[in-house]
Amino acid sequence: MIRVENVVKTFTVRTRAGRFRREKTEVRAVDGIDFTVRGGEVVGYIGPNGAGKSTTIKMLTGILVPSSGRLRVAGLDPARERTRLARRIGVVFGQRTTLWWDLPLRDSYALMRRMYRVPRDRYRENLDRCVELLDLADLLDRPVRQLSLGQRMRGDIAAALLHDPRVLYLDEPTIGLDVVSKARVRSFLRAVNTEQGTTVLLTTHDMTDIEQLCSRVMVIDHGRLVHDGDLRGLRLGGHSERTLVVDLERELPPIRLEGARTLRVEGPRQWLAFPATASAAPLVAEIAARFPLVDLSIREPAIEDVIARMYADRAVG
Ligand SMILES: Nc1ncnc2c1ncn2[C@@H]1O[C@H](COP(=O)(O)OP(=O)(O)OP(=O)(O)O)[C@@H](O)[C@H]1O
Repeated sequence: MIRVENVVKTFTVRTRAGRFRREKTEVRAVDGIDFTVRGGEVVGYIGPNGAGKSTTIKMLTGILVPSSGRLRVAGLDPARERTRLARRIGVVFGQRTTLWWDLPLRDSYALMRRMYRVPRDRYRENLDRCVELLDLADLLDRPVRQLSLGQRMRGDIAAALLHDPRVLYLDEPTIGLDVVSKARVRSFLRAVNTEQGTTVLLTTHDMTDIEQLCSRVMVIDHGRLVHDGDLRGLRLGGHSERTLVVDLERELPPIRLEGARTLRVEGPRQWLAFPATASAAPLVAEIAARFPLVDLSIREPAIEDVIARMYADRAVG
């Protein structure tokens, strides 16, 4: 559904060099990326600020033309066939709205139906479904400017789906939403994906979005893809660690073991970190043999910590 081959996007920026002189410098926002997304996949596209995510999405919608490389989305070349592509994709930018500010939601949707030439029955069906699942019934007659952020976002997501797009790009779809609205948006997106087979590319800084929605995650940094795989792979990669939580019969000095480091001691409980790629079995066996063990559990690294560590490592490297 999406194919990106060795795509580069550079911007020329003018910077001040001395009092009167200006110099041209080149920013490589996207620096040679390759990936393929199959129909029906939900893929997270994450990276630190300025990594090149929005630039990629803009190229995939045809708003920006790549400096070099090849792109195909739903069988089309985005930049050359932008109008045709618009009927096959839906876009939600969490920070901006695609709705008309002064019009009631209902009228924005009617205008979109005409723009995308959606058959009346299909439109009715899609709208009814969105209204039900996104709880929009009481909002349809209110102008967009009167809606809260969460209400507006739900309205925007519905707008992006009325024309049955094959691909949905979501840029921070849950930013600024409360926990209940976030949960509603996520469960709606899951339903759209499973019932309609819509392919989703999701950009977010919210790792819970990624954990709850994405089977695969791509990480971009300084314009290059640095990870493409499942979340488990991301947890295992780099220097991430798992934690062994050990309950002893009584308070003891910190446990010292090869291949683990003690993070914390609190009364009879101790926390030991060990590499996520290593097996816990030998550590557990050694603790059980040498210490008065009462209970033990293993904690996976929080995905936020893995990502934070990954970004930090790359910034230093
Ligand atoms: N129109 C432009 N002109 C010049 N430089 C640009 C332009 N658009 C983006 N850039 C630069 O390209 C790089 C990538 O920007 P991009 O907006 O794609 O990042 P991002 O990953 O979406 O970041 P964020 O998480 O902050 O939204 C940044 O260094 C940015 O300053």
